[in-house]
Order: sequence, then structure tokens, then C-alpha cells
Amino acid sequence: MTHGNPKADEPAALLERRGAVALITLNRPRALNAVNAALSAAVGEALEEVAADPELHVIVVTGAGRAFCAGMDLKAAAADEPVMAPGHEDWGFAGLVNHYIAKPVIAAVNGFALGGGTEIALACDLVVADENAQFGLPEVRRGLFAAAGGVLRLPRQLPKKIALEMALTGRPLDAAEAARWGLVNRVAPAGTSVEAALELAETVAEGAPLALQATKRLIHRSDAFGSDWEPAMWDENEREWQAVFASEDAREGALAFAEKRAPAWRGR
Ligand SMILES: CCCCCCCCCCCCC/C=C/C(=O)SCCNC(=O)CCNC(=O)[C@H](O)C(C)(C)COP(=O)(O)OP(=O)(O)OC[C@H]1O[C@@H](n2cnc3c(N)ncnc32)[C@H](O)[C@@H]1OP(=O)(O)O
Repeated sequence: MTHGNPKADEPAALLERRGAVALITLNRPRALNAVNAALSAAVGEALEEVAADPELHVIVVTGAGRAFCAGMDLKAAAADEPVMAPGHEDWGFAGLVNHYIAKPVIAAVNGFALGGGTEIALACDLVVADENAQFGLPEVRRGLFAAAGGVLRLPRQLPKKIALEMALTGRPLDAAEAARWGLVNRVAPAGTSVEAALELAETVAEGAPLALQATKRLIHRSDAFGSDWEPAMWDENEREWQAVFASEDAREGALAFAEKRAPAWRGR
């Protein structure tokens, strides 16, 4: 019996190409896109395909049906089935939450984002939430804790007392409250979060791929250093600058401006 999929052969994650934007959909709607080994492996394959495709510059992740992701598959865990795909530790669910992805990632949170679902949103660079979305870390109420980045990222993205209240009580935030605390960039009207996220992704994709990736890397790296980010980050900033400024795209960007035309990025 295939967990959560209406049909046995339906992939647990879908990959669609929208120009320079890749749309990855967690596809276990009957289990509210809970993360089991099949979904993690399918996400891993999609992410590896996107990472290797020079034509794809930005990623949008969303969920099929009425949930974004209801977290780890508790039924699989109860049945002692693996919840992470062996061999996909570097990609899959782990890849989504562990920043193994150089390209900017936007979460289109179309519904429940609980446990690992909120952890995916925390790991994404931008978050667009449906106005009916819910974010929460109920792990402690399941005998677990938010081990996929939740306890590590929440206090860096929200005020610590709010992070502690979420993680210690499992209390969910609705989209408006999540946006108020900075967990969400945009709240979209009900049912339009994917469309809004794709529009935002197209805006991001107007930037040069190498510059986008250097920007993402440096912002996350400097964030990791907390307040004492100097001088180590200036050295890293210089290394990234030298690489990007020497790229064909840096020259193309300047030329396009001078010639009053749109740039044609080559990703090198
Ligand atoms: C990974 C990087 C490396 C790090 C290394 C560390 C290891 C990492 C390990 C993995 C990550 C650990 C940290 C994360 C842990 C978790 O995520 S724990 C799970 C947290 N999630 C929850 O507790 C949510 C559980 N679900 C609910 O509370 C409710 O379903 C709901 C979301 C509030 C919706 O309720 P309702 O509308 O009433 O729908 P339901 O009938 O409950 O659900 C519909 C069907 O979906 C099934 N389902 C829902 N959630 C899950 C789930 N999490 N697992 C499995 N199945 C789920 C539900 O059972 C229903 O199915 P049917 O009964 O068959 O219809």
C-alpha cells in the first residue's frame, strides 16, 4: 500500500518548469504531504535535477491539496518505517531544510505547515503564505523536537520568546501572525499562494544566477556568524565578489544597462 498517494505509481513529488523557475510540489495530499521516505526521495530527485539544470535559476516549493506539509510521517514512524530516504540525506527533505541548495528557494505555503513543514519554510529564502496557512512546531507533543532546523533557525528568524512559545507549546501561528513576526514575506489571498510565489520567483529570476547564488550564500553565512561576523565575512565577501565580478554575466549586466536592453544571462 503506498502511503498517501491516490494511485500507487503517482510520484510523491512533482517537478514543473516555468521558464527559469522550477516548481516542486510535495505530492502526498491524502497524508497532508507528510514526509516519508518516498516523498523525501522524490524531493531529492527533483532537487538534484534542478541543481544540475543551468536553465533553472529559482525554485518554488509547495504542497498538493490543502496542506503544505504536515511534517514527519507519524504513521510511518509508528510502523517503524523510515521517514528519511536512505542515500538522500544530502537532498530530499534534508536537502530542503539544510541549505544544500545554492539557488534561491521560495516556499508557497498553501495550507498546514506543521513540524517539518514549518522547518521547510524556515529553510527557504522567501515565504509566501496563503491567508489560511498555519505554521507550527508540535513536535514536543509527539515526543520529538524540531530536529530538522526548527530549534536552530526559529530563534534566528523570530523573537526568541515567540520561538520558545511556538516550540515549547506547539501553538500554531496563522499567516498574518507569522508575517507579523517575519516568518512570512507575503500573505496571499486564499488559494493564490502558488501564483503569488511564482510571480515573486520570476522577479528574483530577473537577477543574474551567479549573483543570486552569491547573495544567498553570503546572507546566510553572515547570519551564521551572529554579531561578530567581521572580518571573516569580509574575506568571504571578497572571494565571492572576485568570482562574480569576473563572470561573463557581470559584464553582460553592465553592457545591457549601457545598451538600454534586457540582459541575457548565461550563468557563467
Ligand atoms: C532532516 C535534516 C537532517 C536533520 C537530522 C535530524 C533527523 C530529522 C528527522 C526528521 C525531522 C524531525 C523533526 C520533525 C518532526 C515532525 O514533523 S513530527 C510531526 C509534526 N506534525 C504534526 O504533528 C501534525 C499531525 N497532523 C495533524 O495534527 C492534523 O492532521 C492536522 C494537520 C491538524 C490536520 O487535521 P485534519 O484537518 O483533521 O486532518 P486529519 O484527518 O488529521 O489528516 C488527514 C489525513 O492526513 C494524515 N496525516 C496528517 N498529518 C500526518 C502526519 N504528520 N503523518 C502522517 N499522516 C498524517 C491523517 O492521519 C489523515 O489520514 P487518514 O486518517 O488516513 O485520512
